[in-house]
Amino acid sequence: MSETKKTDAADAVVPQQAAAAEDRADVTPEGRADRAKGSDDREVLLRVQGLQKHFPIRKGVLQRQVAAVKAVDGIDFEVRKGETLGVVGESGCGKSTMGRVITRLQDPTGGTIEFEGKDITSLSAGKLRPLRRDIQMIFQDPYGSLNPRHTIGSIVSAPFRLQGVEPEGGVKKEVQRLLELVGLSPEHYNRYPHEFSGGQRQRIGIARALALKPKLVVADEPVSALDVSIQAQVVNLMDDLQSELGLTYVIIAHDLSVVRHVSDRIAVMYLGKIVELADRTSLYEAPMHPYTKALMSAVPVPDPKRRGTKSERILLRGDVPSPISPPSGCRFHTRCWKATEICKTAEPPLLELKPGQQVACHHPENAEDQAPQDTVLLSVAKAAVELVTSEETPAETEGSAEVEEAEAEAAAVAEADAPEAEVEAEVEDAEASGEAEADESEAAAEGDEPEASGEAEAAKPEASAEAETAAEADEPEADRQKSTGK
Ligand SMILES: Nc1ncnc2c1ncn2[C@@H]1O[C@H](COP(=O)(O)OP(=O)(O)OP(=O)(O)O)[C@@H](O)[C@H]1O
Repeated sequence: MSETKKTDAADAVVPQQAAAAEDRADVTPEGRADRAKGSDDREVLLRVQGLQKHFPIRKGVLQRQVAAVKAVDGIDFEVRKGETLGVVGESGCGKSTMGRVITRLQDPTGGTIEFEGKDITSLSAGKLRPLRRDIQMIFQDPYGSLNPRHTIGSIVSAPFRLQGVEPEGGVKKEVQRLLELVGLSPEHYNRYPHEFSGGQRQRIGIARALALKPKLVVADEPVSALDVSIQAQVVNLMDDLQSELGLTYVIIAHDLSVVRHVSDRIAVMYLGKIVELADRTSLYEAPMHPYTKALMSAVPVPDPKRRGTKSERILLRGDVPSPISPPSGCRFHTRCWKATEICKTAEPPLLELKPGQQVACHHPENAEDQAPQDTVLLSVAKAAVELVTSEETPAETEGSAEVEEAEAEAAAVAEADAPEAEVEAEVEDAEASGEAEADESEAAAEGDEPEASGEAEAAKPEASAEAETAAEADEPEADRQKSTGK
C-alpha cells in the first residue's frame, strides 16, 4: 500500500518537478555506484571557495572587536546536481554555520559562493529573494521549527505567501499534494503541530521546504531530534524524495551512521576546516585523516558477522580547542597521535591524494606520507589517544543493533504502507499526549517565542540580524515572528 501511495504521490508531481527529476535522473543506484568510483561528471550546482564566517567578539563601551569566533575558516567544496553531500564533525566545528552561510541566511566573512555558476556571495536581500525558491533548509528541531498557533496548511503554504506564488490548482490543493508526498494525509491540513509526533513534524518541515520546488536542500541535523526508529523513516523519505524530485542535498549531521546511508560524498569538518572530503566508500573503507579514522572507529558497524570479533576504538583524549584561537599549523595536531613538528608549524593543504579523496594531513593514513622527513613525534602526540580493544558483543553493538532494528522496522513499515502506518501510530500517540502538548505549546506561544530552532542563535550575538535574514528566507522564525507580532 505504501508503494501505491508513493506512486500516487510521484504521479502527482507537477510537470516542472518531473522534468527536473528527469534532468537529474542520475539519482539512481547505478549513478551512485559510478559516483562512488569517482566518475562523477555532473554539473556543479554549488561551488564554495575559501568560505569564512567569523563572529566578532566585542567588548567595552565602544564595542570594539577584540577577537572573533572562527566558526568557518576557509573551506572549499562543490556539490553536484542530484548528489548528497554529507557534512560531519563534532559539536562546534562549524557545520551549522556553514549550512546557514551557503543558504545565505548568514553573510559570509570571506570567500565566494556560486550557485548554478552565479556568484551569490554578496547579493542584497532583494536579489536573494528569487534564490530562496531554489535553496531551502530543513531544521533540526521538529518541535521548535513549527509555529504552534498555525495550522499545518498555513505552515506549509507560507513559502507561497512569502514569495507571492500561486501554484497551479490553488494553494490548498498544492499543500495537500505536498502533505501526501511526504507521507501525511491531506486531511491534516487544518490540524495544529501539537497534534503530531516528532517524525510527522519533521515531515511537515520537509513539505514546507519542498513547496517551492527547490534545487538544493540543506538539512541541518534533520533526524537527530527523533527516535532511532523514526530516524530511519525520515532518512528513507528524504532519499525517496531525492529520487522522485531530483533534489540535491547537503546533509549536516554529527552522527556518521546517519550520513553513511544517504551520502554520495562526505566532508569531515574540524574546527572550521574541512580535513577530509571523499566519496562514501573510500571514507568508510580507507579514511586518510587521523581525525576521520578516530570518528569512524567510534561508529558501531551494523554487521552481525562481526559480533564476537575484536574491534579497536580510538578515543581522542584532549578537548576540542577554542575556535577563537585555533592551534597553529594543523588544527588537529593537539589531539593527533601522529603529530610531528611540521604539523605544529605548517597548515596542510586539502590535497587529492587518491581519485575522489581529498585530505589535509602531513601524515595521512592509507596514503603516502606527505612529510616523511619529519619523524619525531610531538610529546602531545604520545598521549593523544587511548586505544580501546573490545569484543563486539551484542551488548556493545547496541547502537548497531538499534540501527538494524530501525532499518528492519522501516523496511517493514515501507512494505506495509509506511507513511500511513506511521501516521496512524503517531496520531494515536499524539492524541494520547495531545492535551499536555497543547498546553505546553500554548504556554510557549503566549509566554514569548516558542522553543524555536532559532532559539540557540537568539542567545548569540548577531542574532537579530540573522533572524531578519531568516524571516526573508521563509524560515520558521519568519512564521513565528509574524504570528507573535514581533
Ligand atoms: N551567532 C553566533 N555568534 C557567535 N558565535 C557563534 C554564532 N553561531 C555559532 N557560533 C560559534 O561558532 C562555532 C561553530 O558553531 P556551529 O553551531 O556552526 O557548530 P556545529 O558544528 O553546527 O555544532 P552543533 O552540532 O553543536 O550545532 C561555535 O563555537 C559556536 O559557539
